[in-house]
Amino acid sequence: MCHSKAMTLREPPLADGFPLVGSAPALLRDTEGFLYSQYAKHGPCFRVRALNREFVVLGGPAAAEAMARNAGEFDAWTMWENVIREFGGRQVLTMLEGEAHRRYRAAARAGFAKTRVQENIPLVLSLAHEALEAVPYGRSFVVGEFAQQLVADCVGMLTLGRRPGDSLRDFITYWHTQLAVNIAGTRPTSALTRQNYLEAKARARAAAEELLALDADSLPSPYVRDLRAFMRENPDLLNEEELLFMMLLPYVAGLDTVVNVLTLSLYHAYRDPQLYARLRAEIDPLLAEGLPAGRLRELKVLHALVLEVMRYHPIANMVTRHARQEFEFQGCRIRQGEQLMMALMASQRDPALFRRPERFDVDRFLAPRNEHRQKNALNPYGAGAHTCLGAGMAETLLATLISAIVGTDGLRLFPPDYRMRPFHASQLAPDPGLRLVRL
Ligand code: HEM
Repeated sequence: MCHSKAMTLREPPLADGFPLVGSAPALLRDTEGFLYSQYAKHGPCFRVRALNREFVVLGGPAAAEAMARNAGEFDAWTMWENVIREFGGRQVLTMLEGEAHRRYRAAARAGFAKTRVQENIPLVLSLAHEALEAVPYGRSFVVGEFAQQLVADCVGMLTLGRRPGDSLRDFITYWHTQLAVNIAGTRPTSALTRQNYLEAKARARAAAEELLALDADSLPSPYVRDLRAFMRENPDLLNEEELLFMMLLPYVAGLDTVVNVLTLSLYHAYRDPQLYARLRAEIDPLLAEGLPAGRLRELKVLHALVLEVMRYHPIANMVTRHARQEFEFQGCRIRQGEQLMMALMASQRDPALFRRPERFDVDRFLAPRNEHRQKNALNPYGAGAHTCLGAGMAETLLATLISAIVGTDGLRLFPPDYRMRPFHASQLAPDPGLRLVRL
């Protein structure tokens, strides 16, 4: 940094808070609401103190640009380090940068591709129908649980070539404990020594070992085969332990995220009769033809619904990074060693980008408004080198599953006037009181 520039840089302003506890109460009450308000007040860069934690928020379109430009100023290494060390490995795709990351990512790409869904729509439809048939008529069911089982079956089949079966529960115990301890910091490390955690982790690993014992060429997805080939050529980047973790990665990255978007999309579809009718009008003719992959793009209202769900209820685009060196962001000095929160979602309630942002309104993402076409206004899948590798898969899977479910007659919210409690990304799952019934 040149001397004159160093002189003009300012320190990130401090977000609203109280002495001692800082912004902790506001963050706990409503993380997203707090970030929106501080972004509106301070702009794209501000410092947050919360009890004994301190971090700098880089938010909105400027943060997306910084992520796209990042040449090593910040990375996700420390965010993932404890997770992979506890598992037994050294590193994993999500924490690498530069050339090593590019090569690793290329090896995982085909297993997470959109074409995995496009080529398997009959399979996804049959999994959805199997799940719906298991729902007894007249008895209500929890949408989140239904979605979790269905999405796990789909993600498992599409990426790994296997359904998770009983190991799904073990994976969820393993991963949600890891998230709470090592990523969100909401539980103490002692949670990782508890008997039920250790047993669940051992069973999740055993399921991954079983999968790896199969002949990779016999599996319907290229994921295991491609990663094995990558491991042979790059033992410095991927070893057997890390390969085991990579068998869990599709669920780590693709389960809670898709479950949340699916659950919230169903809630909005069933609570608004006009929206439901518009969805049925475009879904029904395509379902009658078996949902041809080439015609999914005709589901414009459905696509707008998914985008609006991710704008209105940010799911995953609030990610942690660590400053490897000092750098400048929007006139602010970011010091080496600083913990960063890349809050891409911070602009999602900005009235300069989204008209009447407090309203849930799918039409904002349809012609003529097309509010998502503004550069970096909406980045639900992240930005830069680590942008979601499964974004195409997620979109196509969501289109197929929402079509299958909404296109099934007789499903209703239960009770019909149920209003969901606000969803926060830190909750892992939407309101467990959200139920549907099949009449
Ligand atoms: C609506 C659903 C989804 C959302 C909102 C979402 C969101 C994200 C976001 C924000 C990131 C960036 C994280 C960061 O920069 O630290 C990410 C990364 C990633 N996602 Fe997704 N995701 C979704 C579904 C999926 C699915 C279905 C898969 C695969 C089965 C997947 C695989 C990945 C992988 C492998 C990465 C890491 C990429 C890398 O580090 O290079 N995601 N996702």
